[in-house]
Amino acid sequence: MPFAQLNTSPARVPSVSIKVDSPNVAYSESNITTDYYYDKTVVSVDQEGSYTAVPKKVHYQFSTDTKIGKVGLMLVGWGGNNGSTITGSVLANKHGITWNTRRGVKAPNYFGSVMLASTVKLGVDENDKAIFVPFNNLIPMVHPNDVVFGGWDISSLALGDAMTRAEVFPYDLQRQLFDMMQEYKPLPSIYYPDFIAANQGERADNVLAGSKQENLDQIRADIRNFKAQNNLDKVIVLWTANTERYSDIIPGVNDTADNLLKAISESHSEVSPSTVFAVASILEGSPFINGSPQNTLVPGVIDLSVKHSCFIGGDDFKTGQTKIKSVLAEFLVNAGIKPLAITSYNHLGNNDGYNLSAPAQFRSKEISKSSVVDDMVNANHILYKKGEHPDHTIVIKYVPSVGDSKRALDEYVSEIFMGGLNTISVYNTCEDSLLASPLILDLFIVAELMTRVKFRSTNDSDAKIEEQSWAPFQSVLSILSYMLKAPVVPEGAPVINALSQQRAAMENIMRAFIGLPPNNDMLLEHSAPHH
Ligand SMILES: NC(=O)c1ccc[n+]([C@@H]2O[C@H](COP(=O)([O-])OP(=O)(O)OC[C@H]3O[C@@H](n4cnc5c(N)ncnc54)[C@H](O)[C@@H]3O)[C@@H](O)[C@H]2O)c1
Ligand SMILES: O=P([O-])([O-])O[C@@H]1[C@@H](O)[C@H](O)[C@@H](O)[C@H](O)[C@@H]1O
Repeated sequence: MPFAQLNTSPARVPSVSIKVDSPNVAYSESNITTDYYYDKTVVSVDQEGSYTAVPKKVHYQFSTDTKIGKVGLMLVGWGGNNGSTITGSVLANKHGITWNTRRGVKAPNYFGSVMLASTVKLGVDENDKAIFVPFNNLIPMVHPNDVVFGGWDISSLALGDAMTRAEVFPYDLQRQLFDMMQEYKPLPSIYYPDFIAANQGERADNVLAGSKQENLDQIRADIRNFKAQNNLDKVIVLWTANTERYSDIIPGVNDTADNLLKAISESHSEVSPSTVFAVASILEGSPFINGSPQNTLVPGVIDLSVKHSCFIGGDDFKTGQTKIKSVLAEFLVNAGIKPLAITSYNHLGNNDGYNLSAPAQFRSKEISKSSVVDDMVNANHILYKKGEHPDHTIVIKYVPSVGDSKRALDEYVSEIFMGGLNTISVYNTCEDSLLASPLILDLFIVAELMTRVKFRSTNDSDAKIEEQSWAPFQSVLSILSYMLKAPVVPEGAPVINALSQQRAAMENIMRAFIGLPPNNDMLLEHSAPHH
């Protein structure tokens, strides 16, 4: 029986060119500059508890450099399941590598990436029919096929061997990728045993010696060398290494940038490898993103990122069980249904699960997985009294024989109309690394875009915006929230976990960069009579 003809999806989805025809949008050889009027509603409450809502417009100007340049992505934990999987996936896409399976010939794609495999409604045609375009066509964004990969791992395995160890890809794909992947060798990394499970010690044969200051200096040199050797215009560093235990926040140690730098110079025991990587990245002007749940971004890191105007983002890729939760909880609460108990259990058999089998590392994950319903619950004071929240239980077990194929079971018990109860059970099997890897791309793509955007604004209708100075976005990139379980946001900003709101924020901010109003779902052109 001949193999089924290849159902190739192109390794690179054809892109469309978008030009906004508006007096508020100016295109130059290298920039898109827009005048944007941001609508907000300011609400006040009087003594009698009456609300007054006042619509306001805030004038912004955005300027986006459309020249992307040559970009590098350095992964911490490069030899892990996610690191080896994303590297192999990009090589397969870039080289159009197909592979045979028992279900026919498969072609590479970027499914699971919002930027690369989802669309946005650009607008409507003359008949009011919606027009959808690829998300990453809204504004120039780096494409993973053009990215230079590098990184570090405490394990010395080259990426071909790491791919074999990960057991994520089917054999026929591994076979074709192996030699290319074997060319990639992770740089030696920082290993402080106290921060990850003791069971990870058996793979730690590629570690830096020396003091924490010497480690910091070495990682900084690695970033500089990688940038120079590959003739890069910018480098982004992303942590996809093991989950660490939480660091204690200690005044005088990691509460400010200066104290943190001093603590590193003194090799303070409470400074984690991931925090050293974050500091090194910031000092080299490279955005740093934390794909794991630990509190890498201690106050000293945030302070340093602000001082250096260098982007940071985190925490913890939002991939399967938690992503579904951020949809279901929003659906239930916004439907006026009251979740009483959310019980999330999963087991998995990869090295992540092995590391998480240790209590301190599990605790980091439990924290990031538990906070995801807080915004929705706190927003509905009809269902929940102040401080009231659903029982929320997280269980993670290590079962080696299932490997990367995580099994997640969730139960949502909710109070419904007239004292009724509703139970929703979800069973979700997923190849953990195939869910997480596309998110690494989205985090990287959006962070890179933000490095090319500056803005200025004026609240006061009399002030001239031209008199305001241009500035980059806040260094803590909350626009990355959609991809993260426990979004770190600028001081004073709300944490949003509801997936639809997170996606709308990303979409509408990028629409603002090209001078388009936010998308809404009013469809007035279909419900209000035409004149
Ligand atoms: N679905 C997912 O896979 C998913 C979802 C959310 C979060 N995460 C998080 O992403 C991270 C990676 O997941 P994974 O499945 O690839 O795990 P993994 O264990 O396969 O890979 C982690 C890699 O990091 C390396 N490492 C550990 N400490 C290091 C250090 N200090 N410097 C450099 N390398 C170091 C390990 O040797 C290993 O190769 C974990 O923290 C995990 O919790 C994964
Ligand atoms: O994203 P999600 O599926 O809710 O959470 C997952 C956990 O359930 C899993 O145990 C862990 O190994 C992964 O790193 C990931 O964090």
